[in-house]
Formats: sequence, C-alpha cells, structure tokens
Amino acid sequence: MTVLDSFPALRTALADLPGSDASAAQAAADRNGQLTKPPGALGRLEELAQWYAGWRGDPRPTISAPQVLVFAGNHGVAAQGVSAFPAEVTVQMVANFRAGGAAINQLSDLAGARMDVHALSLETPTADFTQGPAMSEAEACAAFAAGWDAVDPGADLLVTGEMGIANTTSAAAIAAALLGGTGWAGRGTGIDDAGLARKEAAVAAGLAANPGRTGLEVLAALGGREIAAMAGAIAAARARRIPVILDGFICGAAALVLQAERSDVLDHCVAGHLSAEGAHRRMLDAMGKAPLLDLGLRLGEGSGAALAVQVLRGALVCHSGMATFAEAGVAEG
Ligand SMILES: Cc1cc2ncn([C@H]3O[C@H](COP(=O)(O)O)[C@@H](O)[C@H]3O)c2cc1C
Ligand SMILES: O=C(O)c1cccnc1
Repeated sequence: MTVLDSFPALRTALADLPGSDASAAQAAADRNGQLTKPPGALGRLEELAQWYAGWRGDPRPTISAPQVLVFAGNHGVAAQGVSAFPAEVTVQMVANFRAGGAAINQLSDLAGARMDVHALSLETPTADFTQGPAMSEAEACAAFAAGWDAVDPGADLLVTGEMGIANTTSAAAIAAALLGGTGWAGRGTGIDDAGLARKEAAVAAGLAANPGRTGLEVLAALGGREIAAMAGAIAAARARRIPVILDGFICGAAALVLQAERSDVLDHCVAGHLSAEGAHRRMLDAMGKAPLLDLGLRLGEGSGAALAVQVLRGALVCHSGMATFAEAGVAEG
C-alpha cells in the first residue's frame, strides 16, 4: 500500500515510479521494421505502438481494458465571476455523467472503456485562491490519493478527465506559477471580455497571494481536488505501467504539477488532443508533447483523450496484426 498522506510521501511515490521496458520496446521496433509497409509509412502510429509496447512490456500488445476516470471538484475562485456557468453545474453534471447523458459517456462507450466518476467533496469547495491557498497539504494529498486509488490495476490504458466549474482559472494559475509569463487565462466555458479580464485578475491575485511555491505546493495553493486527483491517477497509472492519454488544458495542469516534481514523470503519457483553450499549445510545448488530434474541442471531461483512444488502437491493430514481409511473401525494398 503506497502511503500518500504528506508531500514528502507523495515525492517518495513519484521517485519510485518504474520506467518503460526497453527490451519490449526494442522487440516492437524490430517487428515494426519487418511489417508489410514502406519504412515510416505509418508515421506517428509507428512511434505510438512502440511507446505503448514498452510501457506494457509486450512487443505485440492490444488494448482490451481502457479506463476513463472523471473527477469532479468545486472551486472557491468561482466566486470571482470567472466562469460563464454557475458553480451548481458541477454537481448537476455529475448526475448527468451517472445517468449516461454527457459527451464523455458517449465517447467512453465508443472506446469500449470502463468509465468511473468520482465526486470529490463537492459540498466543500476549495478556498478562493485569490485570498490564500485553495487547499491545505492534507486536503491536496487526500484528493491525490483518491485519484491514485481510482485507477483499475487491470486497466491497460487510462484517460483522466474532470468536471469543475471555474477550473480553467485554476489550471491557468497553475501554469502561470510553474511556467511563468502571462496570458494563461482563456475563454473556458465561453466567458465574455469582462469575464476574461476578471479571470486574468484572479490568476494574478492567486499568484500574489501564494508566492514562492513549486510543484505540489502549487497544486495545493492554486489547484482543485479534481486536478489533484488527476495527478494522483496519472502517477498511479505509471506505477502499474498503464499508459495514459492526457486530455485538455485542465488535465494538462495536473500533468505539469507532476513534471515540476520529476522531469521524466510523464514519459508514459501522450497528449490526446489540442484544446481550443488558447494557452494549451504553450502548455503542451512545455511538456514536450505533440497532440494526436486537433479538433477545436474545449470541453474537458476527458473527451479529447477518449476520442484519441481510437488513434492509439489504430496504431496497435496495425503493429500487432499486420503480416511481416516474410509471412506475406512480399518483396522488401
Ligand atoms: C454543461 C457543462 C458541461 C461541461 N463539461 C465539462 N465542462 C468544462 O467546463 C468547466 C471549465 O470551464 P470554466 O473554467 O469556464 O468554468 C469544467 O467543468 C470543464 O470540465 C463543462 C462545462 C459546462 C457548463
Ligand atoms: O481543455 C480543456 O480541458 C477545457 C477547455 C475549456 C473548458 N473546459 C475544459
């Protein structure tokens, strides 16, 4: 049982995470070189298949048990008028997820994924970070641990998604604190110009009220429970060698927190898509990740990542199912 009750304990857990299986990745690369296609003709699909093979320790893998995790949390900073929607929408959408009515329900079904929804203390929003830390260390650790424990050890692929009105403000503040610069706030649910100005002011106030923090301290100071839980789930997936497809801007903020703690911690993750939230590209650049899809989505919930499961599946059905030149009697170039 991994102990996750303090930041030092979380740091120990992150330091202990395993790496990819180099011999499985090499065997997959060798197989890729023998498949009936011109070298490199499947583009990024080839790289994806080898990456997945390495993490699963299987040179010829398939995806049979994907899991989609949706975490929900409420944010004190919503009181600053930073979302186009009221905070009650968070709990209402949790009911919608449970009834099967949200976009992520449809996309999880399409991906053949198990989908679990975890509502995290919705009746107790985080504190408004423009005034001080959003969460205590204990609260942040509890949410991280909830995310860690939510990962199905039998899953062979993980998508992490979220729901939390005002969480694009929280994600922007995390990015600003960890990466520096300005312009991290975007339109989120579709806020107007006055709202965007309030959002930028809230991010600036959050940084001023929570100075000099790094990694997990930033998560507690400016994050939310669903963001902490996504960070915990992404880390737990690596502990079990389960590859992760990252979703949009908010999921990206959770990933950034982990990266700030350990620079190579996201090696088991790919970026599912480029969100229409303006600063997502900058965030992905900082992670060194190129998105698989670019469809103008700005929903969250794990939606873009769930769609990208199909791309990864495409990579693996080719890699694992194709004939070699020798098997098919096709002449090599
Ligand atoms: C009906 C509805 C469903 C959603 N599903 C995801 N989000 C997305 O919007 C929120 C972030 O945007 P902001 O920071 O502007 O509040 C998050 O809950 C995110 O998951 C939704 C938002 C709404 C309104
Ligand atoms: O990219 C995201 O995750 C996102 C963008 C806008 C609103 N909700 C989520």
